[in-house]
Amino acid sequence: MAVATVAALLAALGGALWLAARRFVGPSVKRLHRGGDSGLMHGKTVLITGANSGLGRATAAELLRLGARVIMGCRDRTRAEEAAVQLRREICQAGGPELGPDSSGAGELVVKELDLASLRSVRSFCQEEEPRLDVLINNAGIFQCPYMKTEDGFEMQFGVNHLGHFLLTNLLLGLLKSSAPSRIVVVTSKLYKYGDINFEDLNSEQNYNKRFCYSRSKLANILFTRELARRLEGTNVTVNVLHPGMVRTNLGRHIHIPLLVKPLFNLVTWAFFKTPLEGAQTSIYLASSPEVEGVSGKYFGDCKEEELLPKAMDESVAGKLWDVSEVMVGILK
Ligand SMILES: NC(=O)c1ccc[n+]([C@@H]2O[C@H](COP(=O)([O-])OP(=O)(O)OC[C@H]3O[C@@H](n4cnc5c(N)ncnc54)[C@H](OP(=O)(O)O)[C@@H]3O)[C@@H](O)[C@H]2O)c1
Repeated sequence: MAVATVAALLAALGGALWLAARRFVGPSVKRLHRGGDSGLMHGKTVLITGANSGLGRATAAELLRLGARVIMGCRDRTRAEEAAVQLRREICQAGGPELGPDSSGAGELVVKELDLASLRSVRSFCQEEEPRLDVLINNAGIFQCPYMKTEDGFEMQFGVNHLGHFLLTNLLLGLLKSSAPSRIVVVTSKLYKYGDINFEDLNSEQNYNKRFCYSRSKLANILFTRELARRLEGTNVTVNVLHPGMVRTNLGRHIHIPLLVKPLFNLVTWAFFKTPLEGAQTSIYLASSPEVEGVSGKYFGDCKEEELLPKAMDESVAGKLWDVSEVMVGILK
């Protein structure tokens, strides 16, 4: 009995040490721009959707530190204001630029309401005049939620992750072109591999499968990026798409984890998942690095270009998805 207990304790200790070691040599990517280049984004305005939490928040913090004027496009003003107060405090404590509450100029942080589950909200957001927009980061996302519909009756994951951003980007294209050279950065997921664009049932009203629908919305992000890059050729506006890897954020809020399994789950995410700042590196890189000036239509992970599956490169599907999305969001030609 005593031998078994000691063996079990040693095994647990060994496991914990291995996980800890894995954590420190594991998923981190090189820390671009940290520790230098603090004026790199000076004079640039960046809009980040879903900037109050997770990857969006980490991206906002770093771009602010680099001197950008950051607009947080968030659906819940209270949560966004709280995040903004904390961000300002963190940047100040770290000796970064002074951040004003809500005015134009470098190093400013601005909160604006933007609910991607409402086309009305997207339209009214875009009506607010902005003098320029240098970088748009389509980051907000919803993951494997139960069947829900957006205000306009679309399946929630497709509606928020793809359609809301589709309309937002289209309405901001004029401003991005007049501010060129400018960039669009789209956050997708490696899970796009398990999705498919079924034009017969884009709204998933027949057989809702939350995993498939998330993957499909993320495949749509990539097809959208590639079609947009084609349409933007010669404009000096670039668009690229990235996967951040597995990151510890609030994304899994709709996933039920039994109480007994939770400690193990937390240990595994701590050991194997990136921190939000590590996960945000590719967004920050694509938004700010001179290395990617002029690069467009590419798929990135850990700040390097990666290959896509053929289904994400199918130009006819990308073109059809664009046309169908235009009709769904009511874009008039
Ligand atoms: N975490 C990962 O492992 C992982 C892996 C691959 C891809 N991604 C992608 O990374 C992106 C960021 O996710 P995250 O991991 O940082 O998760 P997160 O912490 O949950 O952040 C998601 C953000 O999206 C916002 N959002 C959700 N629905 C919205 C809506 N209708 N309108 C406007 N904003 C909305 C959320 O706002 P509220 O706070 O108000 O809900 C939140 O700010 C997503 O596109 C996700 O698919 C993440």
